[in-house]
Amino acid sequence: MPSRTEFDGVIAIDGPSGSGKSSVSRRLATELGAACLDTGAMYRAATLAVLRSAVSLTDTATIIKVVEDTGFEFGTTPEDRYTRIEGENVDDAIRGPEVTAHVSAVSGIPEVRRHLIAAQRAIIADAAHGIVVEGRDIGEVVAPDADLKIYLTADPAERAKRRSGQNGADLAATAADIHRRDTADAKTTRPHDAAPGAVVVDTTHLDLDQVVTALHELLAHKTTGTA
Ligand SMILES: Nc1ncnc2c1ncn2[C@@H]1O[C@H](COP(=O)(O)OP(=O)(O)OP(=O)(O)O)[C@@H](O)[C@H]1O
Ligand SMILES: Nc1ccn([C@H]2C[C@H](O)[C@@H](COP(=O)(O)O)O2)c(=O)n1
Repeated sequence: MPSRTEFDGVIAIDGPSGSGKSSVSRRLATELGAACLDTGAMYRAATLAVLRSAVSLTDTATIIKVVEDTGFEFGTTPEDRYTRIEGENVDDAIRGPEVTAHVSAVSGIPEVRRHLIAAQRAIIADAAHGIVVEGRDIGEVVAPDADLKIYLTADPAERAKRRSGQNGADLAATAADIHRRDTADAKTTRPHDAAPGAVVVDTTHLDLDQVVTALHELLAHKTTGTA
């Protein structure tokens, strides 16, 4: 199993909403001494910047300009991840209902994606001690040559239960929201499909520790040829 000092590669973790990507990525990166990039936070930050600019959501040209002209910062230390817009920490705001309701529309604009994917690749290239990158299109588009590609999934009912346990929201409303977002995201990315070469990890009956252990084993198998 690679230790904190040995890993310097790229791990791509994709999957649908609420499958555990953020929790698993942060834990795995911490244990490997690697960086950790939440690309969903990047699309959410872009959406918040657009909503704050009060541009019409049908004015694609201006939306692109807002995203290109805004100063974003994304911290990649797993114990201290942050998202900033023009120096302001927006970690709470980007996870609020307004951003969640509009993020699929903004992330569906091809020029917005091009801009953020270029930023994601620059962050990956800068990671000196390895990086775990999570999102929807990492293994297929952003980092197709990643050392390990994971497709993390779980039954929709289990994902809704976890998410509603996290934020206290009504279970049925949470399930409907997850379904709505996965359906909207499927117009742009493939949240229901594993990238070519990705290992599918179904976490429905696994707790967080078991998932992280499974990923360490897959990484060990990839890097040494033994599980
Ligand atoms: N294997 C697991 N067992 C139990 N709970 C889990 C597991 N994995 C994640 N969780 C919990 O489920 C919730 C959602 O996880 P997380 O935010 O990591 O998902 P995500 O895939 O990043 O979601 P999104 O794409 O919507 O940001 C969190 O409360 C997390 O602690
Ligand atoms: N690589 C990515 C990551 C995220 N998105 C979009 C789709 C999601 O609805 C939204 C927020 O992501 P989350 O915080 O829920 O992981 O961002 C994408 O299109 N591509």
